[in-house]
Amino acid sequence: MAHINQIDPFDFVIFGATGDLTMRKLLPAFLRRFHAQEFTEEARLVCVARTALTPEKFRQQTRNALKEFAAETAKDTALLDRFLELITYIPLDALAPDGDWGPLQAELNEPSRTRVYYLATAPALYGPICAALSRSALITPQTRVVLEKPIGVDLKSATEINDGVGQFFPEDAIYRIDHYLGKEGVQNLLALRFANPILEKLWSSDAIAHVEITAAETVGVGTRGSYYDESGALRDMVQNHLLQVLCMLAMDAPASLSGDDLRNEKLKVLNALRPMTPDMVRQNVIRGQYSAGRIDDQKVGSYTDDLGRDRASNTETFVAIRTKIRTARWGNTPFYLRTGKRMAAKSTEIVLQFRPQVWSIFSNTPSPGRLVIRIAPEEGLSLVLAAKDPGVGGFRVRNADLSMSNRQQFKVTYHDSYERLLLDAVRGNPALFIRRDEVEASWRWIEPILTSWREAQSPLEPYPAGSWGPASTRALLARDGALWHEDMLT
Ligand SMILES: NC(=O)C1=CN([C@@H]2O[C@H](COP(=O)(O)OP(=O)(O)OC[C@H]3O[C@@H](n4cnc5c(N)ncnc54)[C@H](OP(=O)(O)O)[C@@H]3O)[C@@H](O)[C@H]2O)C=CC1
Ligand SMILES: O=C1O[C@H](COP(=O)(O)O)[C@@H](O)[C@H](O)[C@H]1O
Repeated sequence: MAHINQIDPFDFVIFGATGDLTMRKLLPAFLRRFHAQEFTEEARLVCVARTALTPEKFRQQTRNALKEFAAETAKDTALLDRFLELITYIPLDALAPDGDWGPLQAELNEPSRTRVYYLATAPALYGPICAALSRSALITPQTRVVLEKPIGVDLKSATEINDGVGQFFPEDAIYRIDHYLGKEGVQNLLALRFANPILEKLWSSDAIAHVEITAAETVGVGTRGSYYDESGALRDMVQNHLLQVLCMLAMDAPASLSGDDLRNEKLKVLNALRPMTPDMVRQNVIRGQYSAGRIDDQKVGSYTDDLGRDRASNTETFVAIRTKIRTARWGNTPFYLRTGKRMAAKSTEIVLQFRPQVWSIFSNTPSPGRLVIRIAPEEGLSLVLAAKDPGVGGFRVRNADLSMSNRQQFKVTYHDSYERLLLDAVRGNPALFIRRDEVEASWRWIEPILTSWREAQSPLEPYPAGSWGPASTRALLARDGALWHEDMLT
């Protein structure tokens, strides 16, 4: 069991408290950390949204949400009651010129405490909320602000959001959240690489033929269709989560785990990504959209069906990209990024495919081996090696698998990546949050893809729900003589 340092009393203010994210992720994560005694009854959770609710009514809604989204912890009703006591609710339209910030000022009456504002609203509100906090003298030297994704839809809008918030908060008080960095499996990349010299020695183009980073989901767009249809898979998943995973995987060793050392190294990876020209986009990027199909033997509709409209959409629900990192370590290794909704399986994983032997003394040649780092649905590792095929009367080699499941090995499960990130923001540890220059470097790399798609009117390739994406996705690897992981298994 991990040792937990209890945090000093703090004030955590959530703007957007009646929303989906707060109810489904943030408050459940706080309940679990309260259960783990990471903080005490002296902490305060101040919840803000426009809807006119009494604190009692809001607590009732929260109780219902916790029973649904943190059922295993919420069944301890004494604990749940004590947790709900930490919560208060303030109705406030953060954009209204005549909005009354007095109740929030009255609530936040201990300026020496650590104070965190978590902006779980549409990003257009980030600048105005920070301006209003400043006008209302609610920003103390101990205050931090957490920004949810998306930070913009392109470089210009990201810069505007960053400027808007940056007028009122110094960069070291701005915590841009990317929940993939809160995942144990993603953080484990640091341990795996920098605590195991045996692996770090292999971590380059010398030994690694290609790298796959996959975030496949079986779910469709659900209730978030109006957001998603404006966003698409490239902005929703690649610009942030997949590029962050790529950075953690490909960066050089940081001097320490401090926020800036880590983020300086990640930034170098983003800046070293081969820029995309329109021709390269045509050859190296696939955009798809799911049509009707079957998942787990259930019929599911197309993306248009899920949006509930009759007119077709031009938004991609799948993207696959082949790219290179222009560094001495990685220059000769293609990196394939892939994400999509309504795919064959929920699977977030990284595959490092090792290079083949230059000469073999055996009569048969199994696959050259690979390291698979599983992030979801279960965290774990699997190292595929060659071994003697047991038996007499000949000598053949075949692949064998060394596997580790985190759950079995460590006997502990963290339910959600928000658990770590929320409390890191309170502790003032920015290492797992995104710095402004990283966001902007990501957009700088993504934007030519978006522009090229728009200008060349790149077609959307359909893929049946329940598949691994459009047929051309295989060809992306075949060009390098490679196969996606699932094709190696069949
Ligand atoms: N939901 C998710 O899974 C994820 C969400 N995000 C991001 O988190 C943010 C919130 O998402 P989500 O919870 O889904 O959105 P919702 O639309 O469910 O919630 C938005 C919240 O903002 C509040 N709000 C809107 N306008 C104002 C205002 N003028 N003043 C005060 N409060 C206001 C709404 O409450 P009311 O109407 O009562 O004012 C509501 O509580 C978005 O930026 C989203 O992109 C990121 C990753 C995942
Ligand atoms: O940020 C987002 O992530 C989820 C996928 O997260 P995961 O932790 O389940 O892998 C995705 O469904 C959503 O569209 C996106 O906004």
